Amino acid sequence: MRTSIATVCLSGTLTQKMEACAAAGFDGIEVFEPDLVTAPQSPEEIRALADRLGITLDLFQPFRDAEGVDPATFAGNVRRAEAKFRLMRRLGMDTMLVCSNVGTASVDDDHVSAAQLRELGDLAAGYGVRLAFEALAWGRYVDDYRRAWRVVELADHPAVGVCLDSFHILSRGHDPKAIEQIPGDKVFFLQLADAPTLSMDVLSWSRHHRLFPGEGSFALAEFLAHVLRTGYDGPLSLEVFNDTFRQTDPDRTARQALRSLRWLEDQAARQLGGEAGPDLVRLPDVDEPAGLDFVEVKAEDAGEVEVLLRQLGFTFRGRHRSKPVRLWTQGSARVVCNEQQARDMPPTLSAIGYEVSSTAVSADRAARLLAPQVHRRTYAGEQELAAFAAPDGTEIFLGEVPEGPDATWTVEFEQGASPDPDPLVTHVDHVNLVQPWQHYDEAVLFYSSVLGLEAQAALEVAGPVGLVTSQVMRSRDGRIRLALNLLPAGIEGGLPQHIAFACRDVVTLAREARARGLRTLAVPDNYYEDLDARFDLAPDLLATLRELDLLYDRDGDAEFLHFYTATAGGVFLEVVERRGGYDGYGAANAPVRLAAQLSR
Ligand SMILES: O=C(O)c1ccc(O)c(O)c1
Ligand SMILES: [Mg+2]
Repeated sequence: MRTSIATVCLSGTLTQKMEACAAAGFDGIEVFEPDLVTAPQSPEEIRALADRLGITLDLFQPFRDAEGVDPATFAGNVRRAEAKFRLMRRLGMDTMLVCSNVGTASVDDDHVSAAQLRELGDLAAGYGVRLAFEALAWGRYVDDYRRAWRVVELADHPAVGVCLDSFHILSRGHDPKAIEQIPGDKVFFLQLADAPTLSMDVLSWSRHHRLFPGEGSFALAEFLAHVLRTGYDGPLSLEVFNDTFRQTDPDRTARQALRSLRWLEDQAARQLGGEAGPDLVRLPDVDEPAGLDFVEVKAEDAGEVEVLLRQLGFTFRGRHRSKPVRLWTQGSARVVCNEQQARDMPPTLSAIGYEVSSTAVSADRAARLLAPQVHRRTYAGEQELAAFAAPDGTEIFLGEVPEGPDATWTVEFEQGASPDPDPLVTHVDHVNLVQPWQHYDEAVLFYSSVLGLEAQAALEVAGPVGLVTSQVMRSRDGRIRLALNLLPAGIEGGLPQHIAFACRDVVTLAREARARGLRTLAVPDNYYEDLDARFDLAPDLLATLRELDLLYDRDGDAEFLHFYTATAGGVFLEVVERRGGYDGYGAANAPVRLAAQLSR
């Protein structure tokens, strides 16, 4: 279907916004009036620019406080509206959004609102303009789409229809099912926005915290399916008021926005099944990744991380035959230490390889979701891997699920030892990626749409430098777990990232690692006193935890024991043992870890 986006979603001047929308691949835009009022270009110049960029001007918005008013106020509204209809003619635009009255409404009567919209519709028709009436969630009287539709029905004018905005409907918990009772040709426009679940007044929520589809918690695929069942065939348009997107790179936001629409179209098509029209974007089906192929640490000198790996019992599997790259493995955990093109770089988590059932299909899906491709130098005889950049710059590699116990590419590494046949570490449990504040929401959408991971409920962890928001993206089977940590803005130097390894026996592993010289992250004694108070632990378990700097959590009968290494550059390592099906991450222990990492 045609795609559109409101200029209010982006930062920049009107012309920069238009260029960003066109470059991303949108078909059209909603002109948010304040963007035009503040632009130095004439309406004719804006129209010409849109033509040159190949985008249509789909919706002029908003026209406020139009209906439900006394006759004197309405006379003023008619004059104001006519000025905007003239302006729209100069812009070559035919649809205006009229939002329900917030400021001047004094008559709570659908018949009065309808009569006034009918009169405005008559006037609009003379300019070739249609009016799309939208119920704002905080409208004085009309605050529900069902009431806006009743008013439009009563107005009974060909130039008067409704605008449906998912935010106003879903934020209030209104059932979107009744959308299907509106004839599709009376739905003049559709605005889509997601949002996180928040408990705050709906106006502030709407003006500051809207998100692109797939980044929040609204059931937008179901919502869109209801709208499409009416026969609506106008643009799918994004209207996202968001403080972050208003101040960050508009080109990037526009690409992210288009990705969200492609994802949503595909999701809605799946909802609609056989009913789906041919116009909806379909993405290739992919299974969730079957496992983690490898994690890569990049550094000018990866030695410090390699010491930690050796202490944790990893086996050095050799050097790459043509690159300054070394491989360490234990169980199916593979860590690649890459010193190629890494001048002055401290150890950093730079890439993650995922095992997928078909690299070609997954790569096709990623490309259709506008994931930026990464080009790495490969050498003759080496496996070609599809690679994309995640929003934080982490490279995503797609490799086939190995047939044997080891990934096929490990043969490219030479002169190392053979794998340990009976390792304590079995696999990578999770990877923790610190996200810059401006890319966090994009990352949630990226991992869910491109890799098919599911967002778990976000939580906030208090650290000495600020609140860190943590959101786990995982596969349904739990084999892939990425913890995205949102860094508070302005932290000098950022926070370290980590790889967590799952092991069969964390106590034995911690003892062996210490015997090999490992320094674990020191845990304060206060923590153990609190732990004992909370869990009433057996004295010898408590003593072991204390002795080895182990952290502990319990959920029903399931237990979680884990420890952290010291930090090497921008990376540290964690070892976890899940007992009895424990499924979390020891969230209560995260503040202890953050404080320990920063205490001197
Ligand atoms: O916040 C507002 O006022 C506003 C304006 C126009 C819209 O379409 C909308 O959804 C909200
Ligand atoms: Mg709206």
